[in-house]
Amino acid sequence: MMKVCIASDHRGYHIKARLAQALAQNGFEVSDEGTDSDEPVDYPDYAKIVAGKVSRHEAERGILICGTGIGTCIVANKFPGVRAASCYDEVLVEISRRHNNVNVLCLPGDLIGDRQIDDLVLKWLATDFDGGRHENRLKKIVDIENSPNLADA
Ligand SMILES: O=C[C@H](O)[C@H](O)[C@H](O)COP(=O)(O)O
Repeated sequence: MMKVCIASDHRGYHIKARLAQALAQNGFEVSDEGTDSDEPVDYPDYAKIVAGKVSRHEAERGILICGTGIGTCIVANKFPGVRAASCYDEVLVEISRRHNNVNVLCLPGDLIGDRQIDDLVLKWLATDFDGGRHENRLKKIVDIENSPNLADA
């Protein structure tokens, strides 16, 4: 059973609550990391929980929902081993997995509807990394992460 952790800010709260249930019903082991209402919160507080779990291999995949998918993506990509992408259509979702082995999906709750979100998430969860020529590129990302001085990377 794939472990998926999910969180949102206030703009993604309703989508996140519904999506967490739908994923559990589809056989995923889901941990819902909040937020727990549509009261305004700060997206870094929730993005860091999900990105931390993926970075520590406590979850295989993370899903974050804010208004645009941008702020959560900025936060998540600061965590070692996290490859986060903000995606809003089926092509981006598919390529994010096949080429970039994206492990945290950041969705724009303000811009796409419930049904589209479900389709995008299920496609993203079901799509494998192609490997091959893309492996070496991901290794280079790890090298950059591990550079003591990024300016020299
Ligand atoms: O990238 C950031 C997200 O889209 C946030 O959901 C958004 O900035 C929150 O805005 P507001 O405080 O106006 O609800």
